[in-house]
Amino acid sequence: MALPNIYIVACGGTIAGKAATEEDLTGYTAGAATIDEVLQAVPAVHQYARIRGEQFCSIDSSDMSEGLWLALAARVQELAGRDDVDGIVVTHGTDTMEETAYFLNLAVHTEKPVVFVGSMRPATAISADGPLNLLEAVQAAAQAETGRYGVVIVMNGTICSARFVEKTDTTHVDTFKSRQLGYIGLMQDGMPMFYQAPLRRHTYESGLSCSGCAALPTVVVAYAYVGMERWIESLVPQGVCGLVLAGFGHGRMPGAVWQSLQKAMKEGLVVVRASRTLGGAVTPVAEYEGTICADTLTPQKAKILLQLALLKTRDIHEIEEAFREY
Ligand SMILES: NC(=O)C[C@H](N)C(=O)O
Repeated sequence: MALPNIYIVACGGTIAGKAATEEDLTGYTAGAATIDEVLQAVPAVHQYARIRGEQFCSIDSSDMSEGLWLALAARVQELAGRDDVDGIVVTHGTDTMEETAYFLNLAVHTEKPVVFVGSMRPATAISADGPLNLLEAVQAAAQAETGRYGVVIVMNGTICSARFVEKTDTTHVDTFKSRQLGYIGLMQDGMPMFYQAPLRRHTYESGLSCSGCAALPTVVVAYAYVGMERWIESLVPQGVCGLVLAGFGHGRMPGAVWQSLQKAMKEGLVVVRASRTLGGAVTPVAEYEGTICADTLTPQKAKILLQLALLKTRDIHEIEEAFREY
């Protein structure tokens, strides 16, 4: 049987990182190796797929930008539409991987597998985790079934939905977790094994799009802390369409901040209440009428959903609906 065609879109990150010595696990340059160099360490990939690819960018993922997201979404959409592409693997730094993966989960419309992968140790490290992660990402992308679950991250033997995944550790390899709702599957003996499916809309069922968009609407994230009201003036800078509050507990904030946000909401600011806690949902309460609830989305993902929703509508009820659906 012919091998599936897997296309790698390489974005840099630690999986392409180089350090001076093999013991150096943190002082390295991310994105220093090309995807061809990275692939040389994983000859086994060619047993599972016909591999082609491109160097989309070579960055530490802390330099990922909204402009690159728009270009990446367009490129992945175009690749997904090709008959000679069965699945797509995106190599990416881990620091912002969950954001880029969620952005594509909403903005790329395809039933083909889109798998994100990176590593926590640079390519030059002793026991580098990149080669096995990349092999497993290709193995997952080679199975058409993977596309049913939307954009996924395959790392450290686990498969996480872009909607529910978070980076949970600064340096250790066991960093990507879906703490609240669980992994959707595991990689075992070269095959993805799936146990649950995300029910929130994604990829082929997404009604959101960034096609033809030159820039995303400006949305900021404000982190709640004791004393944040001292910076109220700078909380709502000019030209901001939306604000996501990483609130206390169930999406709360100091009274003075709420008063100032209410004024800004009257002038058109859309406010989403998320939480700085590490679990649970933010749901509607009468006290914060007029705000939108992030549900279980982290503040950084709520920002992405708000940006894509704002491209489609300014109607607060439609935006609320999006937060229930995605
Ligand atoms: N492990 C990593 O990939 C971290 C790196 N700073 C990046 O996000 O590009």
